[in-house]
Amino acid sequence: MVLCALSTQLLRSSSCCALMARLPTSGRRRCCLYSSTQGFNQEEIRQKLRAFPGGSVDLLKQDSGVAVLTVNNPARMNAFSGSMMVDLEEKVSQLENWTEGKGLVVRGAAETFCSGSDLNAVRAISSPQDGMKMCMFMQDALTRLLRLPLVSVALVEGRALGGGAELTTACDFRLMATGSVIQFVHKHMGLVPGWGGAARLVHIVGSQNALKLLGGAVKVDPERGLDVGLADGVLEADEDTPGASTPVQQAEDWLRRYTEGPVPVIQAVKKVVLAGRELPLLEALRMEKEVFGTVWGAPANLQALASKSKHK
Ligand SMILES: CCC(=O)SCCNC(=O)CCNC(=O)[C@H](O)C(C)(C)COP(=O)(O)OP(=O)(O)OC[C@H]1O[C@@H](n2cnc3c(N)ncnc32)[C@H](O)[C@@H]1OP(=O)(O)O
Repeated sequence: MVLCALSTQLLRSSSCCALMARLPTSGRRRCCLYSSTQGFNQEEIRQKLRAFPGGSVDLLKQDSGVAVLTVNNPARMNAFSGSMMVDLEEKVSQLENWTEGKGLVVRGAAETFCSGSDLNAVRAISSPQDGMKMCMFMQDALTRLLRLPLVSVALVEGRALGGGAELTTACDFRLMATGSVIQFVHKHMGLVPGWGGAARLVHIVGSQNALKLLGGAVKVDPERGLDVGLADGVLEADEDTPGASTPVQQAEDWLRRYTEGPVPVIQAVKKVVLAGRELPLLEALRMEKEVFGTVWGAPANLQALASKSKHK
């Protein structure tokens, strides 16, 4: 059962076997959203993107089971250079194979999130063919980011613009720091989202709100974010208190309520939610059964039964 071949069928109805392959399981080969029939040759695109260097995407995997992914290009407000797109895809691959993972914080360096794609690279690859290739590459990387069997949160400090706003939608949750802004500025650039951000935004805030946010290129501050359902929480600035926790620590604390517990159970929770989010009902139910089978009678379940726990 090879995930790669089957995931090209993403939008089609398929057998139970294919459904299993659609959702990520640790240790499986990584997949591509597109195939060569759609003109997608991942290695060729990687080489093209590497021609636009600068910055990095850094991954810190911690013993707690929570990793921190940092978009790191402060000189350009953490804009994505071509090599950073390749970095991102490689880090997603590493996370797909992280058997001990439970959670992920996605953030930007130097107190700002990400200002989208590097406009210098965009100018240089403005041919429609190359634009489409970059679009497919980023859709693939961000779809796989959202499908990781980890509970993920985007920690938004400063600005998340354009592709940066799209990146926030590839996480399960969004936490906005005081003073931060998420803005789909694409319209002002004569564009629409192309990294999957529009499709994900509709899932998160509904089509009415998505139309308002994209059509008006609205600046979403934390208050508005909570109001439309784009933000799941707000981090208060706490610089004046000595020993106050950093925004990353605050995000990890916030995430803990969802990542506390045994790895197989946390990963199973994410998988059943993902199935419900992405699959038609009958297929989602089958997937839920498969995942249920992996936790029923497993050590965490047996331990809970033996301890006669009460849920007061
Ligand atoms: C997928 C589609 C896309 O993502 S299209 C890209 C959408 N993003 C944008 O259009 C962002 C354009 N940038 C801005 O609006 C401003 O730079 C923002 C981010 C608001 C910051 O403003 P401000 O605080 O005044 O700083 P600044 O403009 O001096 O920027 C500092 C340096 O960073 C650079 N920078 C910023 N964003 C980008 C970007 N997306 N690509 C390339 N470089 C970027 C600026 O050019 C500036 O560089 P320099 O110091 O002048 O060399």
